[in-house]
Amino acid sequence: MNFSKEEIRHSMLLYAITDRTWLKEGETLTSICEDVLKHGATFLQIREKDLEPSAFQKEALELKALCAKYQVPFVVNDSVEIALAIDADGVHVGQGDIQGKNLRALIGKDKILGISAATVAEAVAAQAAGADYIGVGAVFGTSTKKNARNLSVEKLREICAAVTIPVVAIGGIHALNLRKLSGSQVDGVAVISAIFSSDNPGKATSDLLSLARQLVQPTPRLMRTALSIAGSDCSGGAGIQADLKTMTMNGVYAMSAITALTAQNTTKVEKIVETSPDFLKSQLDMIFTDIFPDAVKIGMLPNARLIEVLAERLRFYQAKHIVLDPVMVATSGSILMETSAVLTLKKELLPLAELVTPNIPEAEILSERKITTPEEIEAAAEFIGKTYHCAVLIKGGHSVNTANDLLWADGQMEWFYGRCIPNPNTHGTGCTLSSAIAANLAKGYSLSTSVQRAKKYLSGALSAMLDLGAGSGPMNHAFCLTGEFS
Ligand SMILES: Cc1ncc(COP(=O)(O)OP(=O)(O)O)c(N)n1
Ligand SMILES: Cc1ncsc1CCOP(=O)(O)O
Ligand SMILES: [Mg+2]
Repeated sequence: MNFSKEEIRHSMLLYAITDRTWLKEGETLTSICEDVLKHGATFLQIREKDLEPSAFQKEALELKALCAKYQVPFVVNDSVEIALAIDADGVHVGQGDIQGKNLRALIGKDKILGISAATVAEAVAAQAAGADYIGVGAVFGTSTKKNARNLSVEKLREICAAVTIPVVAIGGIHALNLRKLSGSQVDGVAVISAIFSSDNPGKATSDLLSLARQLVQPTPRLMRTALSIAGSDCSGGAGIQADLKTMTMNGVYAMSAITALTAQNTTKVEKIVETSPDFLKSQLDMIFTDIFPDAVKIGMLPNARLIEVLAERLRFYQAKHIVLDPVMVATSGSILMETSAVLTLKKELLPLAELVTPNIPEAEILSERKITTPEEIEAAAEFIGKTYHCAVLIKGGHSVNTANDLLWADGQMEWFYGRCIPNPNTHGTGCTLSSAIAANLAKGYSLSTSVQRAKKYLSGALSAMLDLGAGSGPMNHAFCLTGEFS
């Protein structure tokens, strides 16, 4: 797998390093690592000091497949040969391993290169040598690595300030001392014994992950912002409410401009009160003249007057990263947009969008054709993209295919294959996906990566199997929050 620089930085958050010496009778490294990845580890390194090369390589191959399943980067410690032989995502090496070698040239530009550093000079040299990140430690006393060099949290802070590549702290880090790293500006923590020596590696992982999240908070200056322009769903599963939850969980500051109030629940939409065009304009003016959004998600737009005002304001403010979810019909079958408004939507809004995210019925309306096969999905996406000069994500989940989505952007097609999650509670999935894409665009990810990350978030929210209401219920947007604060 290829990871962008931004993804590598985020993947530092909870970096797990294997240690087979803690395995108990009957346990395998692969099964423990699966538990660790399931509970949210964001990076995995295989570290084998005593295994002979063929067993090391075999184990590495298994862990590589596991990491691919969880879309988590996987690197091999020390052995460039094994990393290349199994086509791992990269390699992690220490100061002793890099002397006189051009590792970047050896592994190629696409592989992740991690280098250990314990001084500012080593860190700066590692960055110059093409490292994608540095591992800095030991920040606390550790019995896992004999003769580890110790450094203070103050030295760690100096190293973080001296380089622009991500920094992960390592050495003796566990749940009770992790907070001592606050203020150091690290991008994450790397741990061995705090996870692998635990009686419950999965729980240790989720506990460390929530502590790491508190440690590695984006500074206010770096907080990106996103705006949802959509209808209110009083039952909280779709519309503005789903969008705000999604954007917040995807790490951006969320704002809203409401186009309609709906009285609805999981079974039906009972009443709709449309916002006046003038009031929509005021909301947009208040937002754009104060906290300019880094991305905009557009959902329910009940009539042509609202679409015209919105298009005019978006042009006026030169809004960036516009993701348009062309909401026409609710999951329950209720009409959410006047038929006459579809023409205005096509003429005024589609050309402003960076991405439009129709489901199959909506794609049929936008492409003026029936869609019954994957080839017809591709043809419809190409038609919409070329006609309206925007990228198109046609979502599966309907009869034509399952959880597979097609992205058409700049003439290129990319299929995203999703796991089918047997959860009948799908209220708000479209709102959630488009908001997650907008949030990730706001954070600077590419369109393709934003779609991939948004699909991963949606899968997590669906997999939490929340079951509320008598109809098609909402998802658990906060599936990755423990609700524990200290
Ligand atoms: C993320 C990370 N940081 C540092 C190290 C230590 O690497 P090294 O100094 O080569 O020591 P060994 O792990 O090989 O004993 C690491 N492995 N990972
Ligand atoms: C590999 C390594 N490099 C510096 S300290 C260390 C050991 C980290 O292990 P633990 O998390 O168990 O202290
Ligand atoms: Mg090493």
